[in-house]
Amino acid sequence: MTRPLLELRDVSLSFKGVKALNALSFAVDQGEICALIGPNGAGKSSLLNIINGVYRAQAGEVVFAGEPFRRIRPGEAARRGIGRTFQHNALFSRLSVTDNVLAGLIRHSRTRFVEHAFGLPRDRAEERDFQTRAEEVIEHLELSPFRDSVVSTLSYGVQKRVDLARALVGRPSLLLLDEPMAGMNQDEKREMSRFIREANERLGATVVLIEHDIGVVMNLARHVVVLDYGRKIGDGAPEVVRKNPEVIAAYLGAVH
Ligand SMILES: Nc1ncnc2c1ncn2[C@@H]1O[C@H](COP(=O)(O)OP(=O)(O)OP(=O)(O)O)[C@@H](O)[C@H]1O
Repeated sequence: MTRPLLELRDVSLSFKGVKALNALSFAVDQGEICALIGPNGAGKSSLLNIINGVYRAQAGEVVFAGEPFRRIRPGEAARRGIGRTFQHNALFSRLSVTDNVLAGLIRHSRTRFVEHAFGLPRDRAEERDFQTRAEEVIEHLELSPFRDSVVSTLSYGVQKRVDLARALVGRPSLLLLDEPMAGMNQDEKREMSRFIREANERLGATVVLIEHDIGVVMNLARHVVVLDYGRKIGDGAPEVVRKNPEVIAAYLGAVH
C-alpha cells in the first residue's frame, strides 16, 4: 500500500495581507510524480519554499516522512532528503558542470572545519565519495560530454539539466522542481520529461513539480493539484482535474 511521503495540513502564508496560501491541505504518496499547477501568483513557488524551509508557514504544518514541522532550515531539509531546483537558474555560471553538481553536496558534508582545513582522512574519504556521486549523476543525466565545461557556455536546456543534477546528487527522497521546463522548446521538454521520469523510476525520487504546460503535466504526472489565489481548487488524477469546472474557469480567466 502506498503512503504519503509528504502531507500539507492547513498550511497558510501571507505577505502583508496578501494570502499566498490559504489553509492548504493535500498529500503526495511515496513514489508518485505530482504536478502543482495554477495561474501566476497562485502560491505554487511559495509552497515549495515552505516545504524546503525558505519560508515559514504561519499556520498549519508540513509532515515529511512521518515527521511534522512548521519551520525547517533549508540545510536540514536537504539532509533529511528534500532536493530542490529553482525557477530562475541558481547555478554558478562561471564554474564547471562538475563543480556545480558538487555544490549540491555542500549541505551533506559531515566533516568538521578542522578536518576539512587540514585534509584529514575523513575529509579525504568524503571528497572521494562526493566525486563518485557527482560522476554517477552526471552520467545518469547524460552530461558526461560537458563535465568540464563552464556552465555559462552551455545551452539553456543543458543548464536546466545541470540544475537537476545538482538537486539529485544529494539522493533526495523528495524532489521539488520549480518550472524545470520553462522557456524550453518541445524537444528540450521531451528530453527533460524523460530525465524527470528516470529520477522517479530509477532513482526512486518522489517528485513535486510546478509546470504550466498542460501537455507536459498530462504526460508526466499521475496526480495534479491545482491552486488558485492560495486555495486548492483541484486534486486528483489529471483526466479528472482537467474536467473540473472551477479549474477550467480559473484557467480561462488567467493570463499565462
Ligand atoms: N517574498 C515575497 N514577498 C511578497 N510577496 C510575495 C513573496 N513571494 C510571493 N509573494 C506573493 O505571494 C503570492 C503567491 O506567489 P507565488 O510566487 O508563490 O505564486 P506562483 O504560483 O509560484 O506564481 P508564478 O507562476 O508566477 O511563479 C503572489 O501574490 C506573490 O506576489
